[in-house]
Amino acid sequence: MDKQVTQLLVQDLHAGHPGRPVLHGIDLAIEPGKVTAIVGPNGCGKSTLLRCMARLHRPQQGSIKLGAHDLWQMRQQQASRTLAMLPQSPQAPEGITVSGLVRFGRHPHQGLFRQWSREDELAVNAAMSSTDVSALAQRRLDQLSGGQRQRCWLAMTLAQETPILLLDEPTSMLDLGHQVDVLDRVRALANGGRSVVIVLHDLAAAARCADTLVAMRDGRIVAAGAPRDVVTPALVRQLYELDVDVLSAPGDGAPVVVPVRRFH
Ligand SMILES: Nc1ncnc2c1ncn2[C@@H]1O[C@H](COP(=O)(O)OP(=O)(O)OP(=O)(O)O)[C@@H](O)[C@H]1O
Repeated sequence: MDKQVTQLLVQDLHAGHPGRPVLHGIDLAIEPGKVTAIVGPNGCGKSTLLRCMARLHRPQQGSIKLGAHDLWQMRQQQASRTLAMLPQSPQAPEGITVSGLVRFGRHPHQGLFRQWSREDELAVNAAMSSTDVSALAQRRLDQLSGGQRQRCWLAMTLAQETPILLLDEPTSMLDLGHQVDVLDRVRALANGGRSVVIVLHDLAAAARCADTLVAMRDGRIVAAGAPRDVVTPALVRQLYELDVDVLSAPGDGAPVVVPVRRFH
């Protein structure tokens, strides 16, 4: 599959859990070279949508296409060379070291006739360096802080070097400096031609890094477009039942949401 021109197209997607419908007809085009940020209240279906796009959750209706291919018809190895997902609460084998975890990201590139190579080593080192975990390489994952662990999982996802990245709240445990680093990295990956879908709760961060901001509520997309057009007090009220002012950030003019004080 062409690494640079893979569009991910979601059409009329319905998905859920037994007795609990979650997604009700999602249409979304994920374009190469763009960051798509998904926002919305807890439980609205953001992770379910990402999991469907990563082939971790089978939809009940609708289609997901990767270029001309149906995602669910693809061979597993081809899919994992194309899409990498960072889930919200990933699970690791007990006692694994950081470098052991990040090396897992190279599994889709291994095969009967393709053993560990210099290219794999370079990808692992680059992923660890860009997430600032190189100094932790020999530490056990289960002995790290929450934010350090989250950066290690991100390194594993980046080491996969896929044209499409699906990141579910990759900055939720990070300090401000590392949050900005990760979102800058996301921007750089998109500028280099990758497609990045990122779920974020921080609207200002989402607005700053995304080309397209997708707002979800109750399993439906209620708004999508350039962050400056989408982030309005009316939208924030619709999503979170919250009154806010929307200001322009000094510098790039990205929308910044400030809750209106309820008590004085
Ligand atoms: N394994 C499961 N079994 C049953 N219901 C589930 C399961 N996982 C999620 N749900 C339900 O599906 C709905 C959507 O969950 P999802 O995780 O997609 O929401 P989300 O928008 O990512 O939320 P958050 O912002 O809290 O991460 C929720 O009502 C949730 O309770």
